Amino acid sequence: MTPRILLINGPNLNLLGKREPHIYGSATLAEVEALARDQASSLGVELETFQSNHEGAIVDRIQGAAGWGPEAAVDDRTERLRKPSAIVINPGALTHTSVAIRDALLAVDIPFVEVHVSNIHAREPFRKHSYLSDKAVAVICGLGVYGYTAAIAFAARHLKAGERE
Ligand SMILES: O=C(O)[C@]1(O)C=C(c2cccc(Sc3ccccc3)c2)[C@@H](O)[C@H](O)C1
Repeated sequence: MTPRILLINGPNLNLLGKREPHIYGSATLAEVEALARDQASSLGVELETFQSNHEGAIVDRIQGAAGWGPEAAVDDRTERLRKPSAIVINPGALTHTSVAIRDALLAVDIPFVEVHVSNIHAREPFRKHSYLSDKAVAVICGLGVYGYTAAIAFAARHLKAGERE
């Protein structure tokens, strides 16, 4: 079955390209998602995207990836769970505050890559801490929107390597 990656973007990332282009670049979220989808497709991987400004909605979507809660990812035609094999997540500001997202990611036990458009370690002190990084398979930050394509490429290779084992 074709590996699936779930790309999650958190609060305010719907504003990508519209504000603070000097920090977050000029690409819109739609352009970023298209870039990521092209990258996934070129590697034979399916990509599902989700963006929310609400912590609980993100937790619900992560739980849904494991077939739990209101957002269970079920295939309409076959009722099979379309569970992602990996998650790529840019939690936005929730990176620095959300134990709930950390707990949800640990609960579903799906490998995840943490992505940040900016280099959070070169910014304000409060952005230097992430509640996710110590549990992430990889953390990519400061590559701009190309961090997403790097994360997809890494996740796809990680999945393919797992298939071969
Ligand atoms: O660099 C990132 O990708 C990051 O995850 C993304 C963030 C982010 C995402 C979207 C918007 C903003 S700030 C903003 C608000 C309105 C308009 C433009 C930018 C920050 C920060 O909160 C994080 O600290 C870092």
